[in-house]
Amino acid sequence: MTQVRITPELERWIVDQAMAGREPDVVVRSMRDAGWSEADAMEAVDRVVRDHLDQNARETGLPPAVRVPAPIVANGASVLDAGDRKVCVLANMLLPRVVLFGGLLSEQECDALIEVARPRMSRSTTVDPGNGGDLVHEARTSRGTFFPRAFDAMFAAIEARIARLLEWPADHGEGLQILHYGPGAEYKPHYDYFDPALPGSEPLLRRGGQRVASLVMYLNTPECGGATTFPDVRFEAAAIKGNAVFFSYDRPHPMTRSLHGGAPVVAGEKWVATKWLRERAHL
Ligand SMILES: O=C(O)CCC(=O)C(=O)O
Ligand SMILES: [Fe+2]
Repeated sequence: MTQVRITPELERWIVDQAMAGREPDVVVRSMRDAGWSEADAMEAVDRVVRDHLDQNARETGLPPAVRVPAPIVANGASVLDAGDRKVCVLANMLLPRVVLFGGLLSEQECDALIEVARPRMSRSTTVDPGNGGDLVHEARTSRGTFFPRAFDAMFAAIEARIARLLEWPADHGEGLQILHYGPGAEYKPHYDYFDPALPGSEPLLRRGGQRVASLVMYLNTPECGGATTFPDVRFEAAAIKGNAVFFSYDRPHPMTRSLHGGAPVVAGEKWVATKWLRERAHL
């Protein structure tokens, strides 16, 4: 793609417009009125605003923002075509970026995932900050197991559905992790991204880059408790069989407000399947 030429004056003007809170499409319209083609104007606005934010991030010591899955559509369709299944959008939030999906998995898929996972469960671990290995930690009292991508035809179909729904390639993600929480078990609030400052993150980042989003799919409905909580905004997603909570984080930083946890199961049990999305192919 040839890059459009942007003069320093135009760059300043675009930044000023953005700082004044003008929506990008309004800025693009002004540029079109001044003789720009729509495509060139969009590219120019996108590039200038992105460069400006990156520059700001560097100056303040923030890691730069990256592209994340799931397009942001305000007041869009409530039912999305995910290929082999229609999925509902139940709630949509911008900061933190959270989308609650209804009916992502069928009842049969939920039951089958639990049965495949059941004989493979072991105590869940967290990432060892020193070397990136696994660590048993009191913050995480669930049991779990990891599956490779496309473990069987059902996994492959679910992964293809997620790729279509989130508009993110299926190989830009880890295999599914299935977790089981008994009564009282929880996963204390944490971030899913790898802390770039920790030496243990390096080997994990080399394979597929950062985690940029998480999709937690509920495989059963606990009798009481077990919601996924977002303490920064006091929001909780109820665990309902077949539904899922998606959240993204465009940089490994608390400003994404993506702090979240699995609240204690008060009565009954909780099963989830978590899909972590990566920046690049995770091979
Ligand atoms: O169980 C939940 O609700 C959250 C799970 C979670 O945070 C994770 O798997 O990283
Ligand atoms: Fe998490």
